[in-house]
Amino acid sequence: MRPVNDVAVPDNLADLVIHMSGVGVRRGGNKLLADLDWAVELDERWVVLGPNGAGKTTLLKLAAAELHPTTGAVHVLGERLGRVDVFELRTRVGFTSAAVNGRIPPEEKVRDVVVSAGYAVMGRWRESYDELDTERADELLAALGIVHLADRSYGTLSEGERKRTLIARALMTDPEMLLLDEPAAGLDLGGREDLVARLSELAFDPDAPAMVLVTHHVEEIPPGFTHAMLLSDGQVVSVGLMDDVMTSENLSAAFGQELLLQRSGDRFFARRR
Ligand SMILES: Nc1ncnc2c1ncn2[C@@H]1O[C@H](COP(=O)(O)OP(=O)(O)OP(=O)(O)O)[C@@H](O)[C@H]1O
Repeated sequence: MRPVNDVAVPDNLADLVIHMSGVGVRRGGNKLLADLDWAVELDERWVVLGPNGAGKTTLLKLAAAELHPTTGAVHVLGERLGRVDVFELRTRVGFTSAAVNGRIPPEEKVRDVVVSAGYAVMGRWRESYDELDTERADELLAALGIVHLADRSYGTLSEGERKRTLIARALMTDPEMLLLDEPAAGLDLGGREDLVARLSELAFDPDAPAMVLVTHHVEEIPPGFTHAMLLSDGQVVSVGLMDDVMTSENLSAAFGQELLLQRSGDRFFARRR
């Protein structure tokens, strides 16, 4: 097997939460991803950054076992896609996206949105939940700063509150990997800053699962994230440790224009030169 991220691949793929080798995805004559290599370890927190249409969501869907590659091999949590029951595998992955948001009934209570994740995973539905489950849901809602909304219906929440509810839901099943597709999209400045701070706390928590966050904006990279992949037009522009990848040169190459990347403390900012 060939090396990925310049790191020799361990013999035991179970040590890696994601491993992709020579991966390509084609749809209707379009190359959504081409010849992509990637390895994510248990304790890593990754940002996948790139312009619209770069292939970020496609990459995340592979990692969520929601899509199969056209070429190459994808291992998720040590299991090879195509040779594993994806329904079983998906129960081990926490995933938030606009699509998940669209599947939540607006009248559902916030606490139930979180608790029901566990029941959906176990393939059963109950009108009332175990006390332990509701305690756990409230703990997660508290960690995300929205436990006061537990009895509200989901449809009445602001965009930022919904995003945080979905992150709590994704964490409810104690996933081995957390995938976040543009969690800050549509948030105002305060909402974004609050979400970045919460994700940063999660990133620094040694008990938190491996994380992959997809975004268009360097300002949304939470402190504590360790690695980055820059994607453009279905191809990797740069991949590896955050500090090596996040340069003006790499960012300019990914977005196809001259950009200046700046740091202020532990945050990134970018603008056109
Ligand atoms: N089923 C499909 N058939 C053909 N083309 C597709 C299909 N699904 C996605 N694409 C195209 O593949 C490219 C990558 O899509 P993807 O959603 O992965 O990009 P993205 O980086 O997440 O974009 P955005 O930032 O705009 O959400 C886009 O140009 C998209 O139009």
